[in-house]
Amino acid sequence: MTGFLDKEVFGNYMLPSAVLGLFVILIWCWSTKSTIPTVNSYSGDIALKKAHSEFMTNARGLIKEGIEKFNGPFRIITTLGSRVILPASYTEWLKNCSDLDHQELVHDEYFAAYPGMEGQKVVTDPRKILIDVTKKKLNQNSQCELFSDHLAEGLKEIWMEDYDWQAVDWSQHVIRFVGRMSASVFVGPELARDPKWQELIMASTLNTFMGVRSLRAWPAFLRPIVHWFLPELKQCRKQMRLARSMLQPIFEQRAYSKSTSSESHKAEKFDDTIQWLEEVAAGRPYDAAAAQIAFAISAMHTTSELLKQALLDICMHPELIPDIRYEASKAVEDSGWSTAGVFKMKLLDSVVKETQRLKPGSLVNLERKVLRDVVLPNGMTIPRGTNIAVDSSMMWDPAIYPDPFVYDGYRFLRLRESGNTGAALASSSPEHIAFGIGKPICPGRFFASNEVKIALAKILLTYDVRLPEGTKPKVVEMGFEMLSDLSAKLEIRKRPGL
Ligand code: HEM
Repeated sequence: MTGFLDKEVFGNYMLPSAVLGLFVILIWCWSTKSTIPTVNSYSGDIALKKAHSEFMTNARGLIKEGIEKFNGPFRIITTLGSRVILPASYTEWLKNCSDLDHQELVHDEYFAAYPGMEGQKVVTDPRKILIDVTKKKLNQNSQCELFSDHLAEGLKEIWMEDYDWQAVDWSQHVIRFVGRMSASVFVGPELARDPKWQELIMASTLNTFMGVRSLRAWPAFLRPIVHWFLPELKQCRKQMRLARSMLQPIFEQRAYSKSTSSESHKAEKFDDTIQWLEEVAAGRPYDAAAAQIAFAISAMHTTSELLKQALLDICMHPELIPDIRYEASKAVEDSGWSTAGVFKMKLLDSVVKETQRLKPGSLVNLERKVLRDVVLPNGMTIPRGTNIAVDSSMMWDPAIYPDPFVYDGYRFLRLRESGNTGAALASSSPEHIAFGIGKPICPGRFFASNEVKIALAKILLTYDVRLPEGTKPKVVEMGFEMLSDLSAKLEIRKRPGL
């Protein structure tokens, strides 16, 4: 009897309700999806081969087409699924919208849940231990001195002291310089000088980015299996193990020193992120070795890309060099290699910001995951779970920056002198979003700005630098990524009289 009733109830009520429900969901999905048009959707392109190929080779063209055609938000099919691109004018709205999250997007798109990617797991940890350390501790005078000392050692070792012109592999060397300077603050001077550690952080940063790229090339449903076999991911896991084995003795030695310290014999105090992570964590468990990989992957690629392109731009505009040298030598003479000294290098600040304007890391920025359905200023709804980003083209808008594609090293210096507070390198504004904006604005921007400026000042004060004759470095675009010339070379010589 009960079974019969169940069947009757099912047939008469539940089945039609389920069908109706499904119909409503389909209509809803169709309507929400269809309100945001897609730029690179082509008839017959069922496997999305053409869409992906267009995205990888012509993302700039797709963004331009989307803006011109739709005059509002649009979708681009990327190798990571579809991404809603908001016009630059939506930056303020995005900055103030609390239903968007950066960490969740990074967690998914940089595969933080996969073994070997524990660094990303630390960066996206909702407790924000690493982010708090970066915000609160990474901007001290002593760090400028460390940058200066460690770069001086690196230059002596890698570029040597030849007074004759010699060719150097800038693409490779810049990573070594940045690795060394950053590590002096992340893990302390001793490990920063260890060639094995230097090698490890360079290789693990590279493998992490390559691993992310190669995983993205696989369909989502296969990634949980293929990651075990991809060479880059295998390397990431191996390098994570190596990092743990190299750091463990240091952790143990510090813990021992702390446990045996007494009133008369204080434990040694360290000024590095190993120490600060412990202070900020305040007893909460965290993965201290993965945090070091996290610092390396947050800092290395971004900072070396900026330093690399900035010096290439200066070499393409050598008329700037005497003024930069004059300003830097005066700043160091007055204030030493300190935050005050770096602050005084305002032309250099402007030069680097101009580089970053013309070549930010990406054609889009402010990447966020939508946590709850949100209504855009134009009335469109973006469903929960959608990944969005803002088009970076405000950086090349002639209404904001006259002659936007002309490199002008003095541009931001003039703006700064006219009272524009957003014109300093480490500042962010809706007109220049290379360090992001809003809650997840890059917490490492002061650290990175100091590091890049110190490196440029020191290089230009110590060496003559030029491009090899007949070469003109080219920015490479791959999907949304903007990369400086992959094989950029320089010619250098120690400055006479030094
Ligand atoms: C030139 C160098 C750098 C550039 C261009 C850069 C750029 C960015 C950008 C665009 C974001 C996302 C912001 C947003 O979406 O609003 C970000 C976030 C972040 N950056 Fe940087 N960054 C640089 C250097 C660094 C350094 C040196 C560190 C650490 C020492 C660092 C740590 C982080 C962290 C932890 C986040 C995540 C913040 C969060 O989720 O709340 N970055 N960075």
